[in-house]
Amino acid sequence: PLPEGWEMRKSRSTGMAYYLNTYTKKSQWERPDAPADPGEVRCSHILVKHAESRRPSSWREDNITRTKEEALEILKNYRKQILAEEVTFADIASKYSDCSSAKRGGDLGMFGRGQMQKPFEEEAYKLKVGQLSKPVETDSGVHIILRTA
Ligand SMILES: N=C(N)NCCC[C@H](NC(=O)[C@@H]1CCC/C1=C/[C@H](COP(=O)(O)O)NC=O)C(N)=O
Repeated sequence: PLPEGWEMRKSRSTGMAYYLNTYTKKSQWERPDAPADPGEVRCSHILVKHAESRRPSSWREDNITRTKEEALEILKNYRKQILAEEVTFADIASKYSDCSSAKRGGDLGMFGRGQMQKPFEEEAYKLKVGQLSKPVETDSGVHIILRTA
């Protein structure tokens, strides 16, 4: 079966099967099943920082004072809206993520093991392509991660 969030579609012009990621609204020709052990993965994330973040400041807010609990509530609400397809992941990331990757819809590009903080890396490598994580805590704050490749 296809990973959560993916649907198979038929191309009207060529009749070829392609795959639509219902979260990102992006489509691709290749099946999204992840290879057994990917060397590198590509993820987008939404980061909500809080007073205990290692750098409680971002492009959005010079001095971030919300509590970790408040950050978690905000993030859970974003996740709900994305899963309900009320908004796209990139919409929320570009407007609200406290990471500079907000400018790229949350995209962090490809990365291998050893680059990101451990809790983030562990969760990212568990995700199948197209899957959306539950909230993950790092020293940066709280994140939801979307694996895109
Ligand atoms: N390789 C790529 N694309 N960039 C290098 C990333 C370096 C890495 N960063 C992180 O682990 C945090 C958590 C996951 C994403 C991330 C983004 C942080 C979050 O914001 P900050 O706490 O830094 O203010 N902003 C940028 O780095 C690290 N080892 O510190």
